[in-house]
Amino acid sequence: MNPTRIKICGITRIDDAIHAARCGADALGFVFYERSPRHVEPARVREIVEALPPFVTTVGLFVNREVGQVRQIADFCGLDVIQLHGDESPAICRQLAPYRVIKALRLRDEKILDRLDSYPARAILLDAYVPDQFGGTGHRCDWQLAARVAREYPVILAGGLDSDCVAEAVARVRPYGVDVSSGVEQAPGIKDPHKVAAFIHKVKSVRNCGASA
Ligand SMILES: O=C(O)c1ccccc1N[C@@H]1O[C@H](COP(=O)(O)O)[C@@H](O)[C@H]1O
Repeated sequence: MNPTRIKICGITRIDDAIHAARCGADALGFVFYERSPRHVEPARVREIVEALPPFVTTVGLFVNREVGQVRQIADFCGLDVIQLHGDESPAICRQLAPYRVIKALRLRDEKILDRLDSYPARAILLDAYVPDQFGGTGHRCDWQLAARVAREYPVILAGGLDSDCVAEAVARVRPYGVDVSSGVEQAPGIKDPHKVAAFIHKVKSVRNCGASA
């Protein structure tokens, strides 16, 4: 049985990053999408990354950015993984090699099952479908459909998770990992230390027999 990996996204402050790492987060996410209330400048992210312990994975979240800009920011900040949360094609994912890519897809209906094979991504992140929004909405996705996807692919479950619902979500979907942003905040971009601790504790206390390495 593998543990469910935990990513805390929308980090903008060193203290929030250190606290999440101490609580046991496997990965921290930084939003480079300028329209997000969690948007953070590369110079700040570099400072945060430099302050982190060595075994915490750092993830840059981008929405429809040009590949060269993604690479430049990721190199500058010292990021480990790229999360593409817009309409990026499979070809764009490939162009980012050797960076490991997480492709986020908004789960609207079963048609998603036909698209999955084309993505050369290390994992598929499933988020809620909300018209005209790319993510960070606090809305849940269809866990039943997500569970079907998770039987075939490494899935990172996202969308409206918090400490109240995450144990049930993991038990039902059996994802490789979970990702949370708004559900552990005091305000957009500002994490609530108690919510972060409670979320991580809940994930670590639930059995996930389906999670693959
Ligand atoms: O956090 C944002 O502002 C954001 C903006 C644009 C695309 C994705 C964004 N966040 C990601 O959305 C999902 C779900 O977030 P939530 O937990 O429902 O708030 C998650 O992967 C965030 O990293």
